[in-house]
Amino acid sequence: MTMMSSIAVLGGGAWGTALAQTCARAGRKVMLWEHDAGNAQQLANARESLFLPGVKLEPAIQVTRDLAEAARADAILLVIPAQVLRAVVSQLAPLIAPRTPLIACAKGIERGTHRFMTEIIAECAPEAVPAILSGPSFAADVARGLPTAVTIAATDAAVAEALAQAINCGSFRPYHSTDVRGVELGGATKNVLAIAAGIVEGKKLGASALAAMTTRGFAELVRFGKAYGAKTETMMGLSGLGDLILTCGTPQSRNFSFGMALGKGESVDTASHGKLAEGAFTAPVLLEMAHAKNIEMPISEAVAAVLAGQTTVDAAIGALLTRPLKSEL
Ligand SMILES: NC(=O)C1=CN([C@@H]2O[C@H](COP(=O)(O)OP(=O)(O)OC[C@H]3O[C@@H](n4cnc5c(N)ncnc54)[C@H](O)[C@@H]3O)[C@@H](O)[C@H]2O)C=CC1
Ligand SMILES: O=C(CO)COP(=O)(O)O
Repeated sequence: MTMMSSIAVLGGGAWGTALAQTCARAGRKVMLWEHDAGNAQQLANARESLFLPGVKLEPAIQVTRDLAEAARADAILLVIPAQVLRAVVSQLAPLIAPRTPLIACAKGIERGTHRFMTEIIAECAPEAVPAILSGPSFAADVARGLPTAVTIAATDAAVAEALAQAINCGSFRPYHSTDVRGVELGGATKNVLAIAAGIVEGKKLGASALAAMTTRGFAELVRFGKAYGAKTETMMGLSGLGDLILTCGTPQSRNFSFGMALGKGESVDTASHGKLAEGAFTAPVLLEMAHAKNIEMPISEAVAAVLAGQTTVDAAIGALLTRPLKSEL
């Protein structure tokens, strides 16, 4: 693997900005591409993202709206919502050099197709090397340089290791892995479970209920993961259990705070307060995929039903509590 001296980050939202900062601190030349004109202007002029106010871009970050310019980087981080990944990778594909690593940083599964993030990359940019970055990491923490550990996975161990080296900046510590499916599946699933945890908090059901929800949620993540090819060790690691613990425990998570608002009685339409809650997009597709393989996921099912307006929060909680008693394992 060649030395990665330049990195492009596609998406100057909260996470893209934080990752651009990290890459700059790691000594890379960074190109930050933003599609939204207003945010691109803010990034270029005020050196700040509208999605992460108060964080000044490192001097080594160059802002661009020219995808062809970004495409010349040695590796490209895709930091845009899961449901728009296909469109962006399709535009990017003809512009990149063969074997350019494209690292998905979104946590979701594509609606309609049931495709995981790296599957979309493989379909839309067959000459690229797909990879995934995931793990417990709030953009605001990473941008402030607080200690954070994530996982980067690629099917080729040398690629995963080279990518981890390229973006390691001391406080931001990427572990490497070849379990691509395990890493991408954990991040997508935990977002749905974080909504459930937020509902528990919003309804003031107590710390015991929150621990029960998180733990039984993890059991769902593991069942889903085993059926879709994830390694158990990965699900027990940073991108699975680690990220579940993070996002099921604090309103700093947008998925958790979306659930909290639902628990407090806000409507599905307003509960996100204009912020991205990926779990809301993933919930229905997660359920379709669970049904396709007969996987029991009652918590995720309850979240999907609440979001679809098929049940109320109270009825969903009642239904979960009155399920027949069963063996824990
Ligand atoms: N914010 C965080 O702490 C973390 C977020 N993530 C994941 O990263 C992904 C992005 O999240 P954030 O950056 O936080 O979201 P955000 O809402 O802050 O930013 C979204 C970015 O995507 C861009 N975008 C939206 N629609 C687009 C389109 N059609 N074409 C091109 N670009 C488009 C926006 O302009 C913006 O740059 C999500 O999947 C999220 O789960 C992962 C780890 C941490
Ligand atoms: O994935 C995240 C932290 O690891 C960010 O969580 P939210 O998208 O719920 O804010």
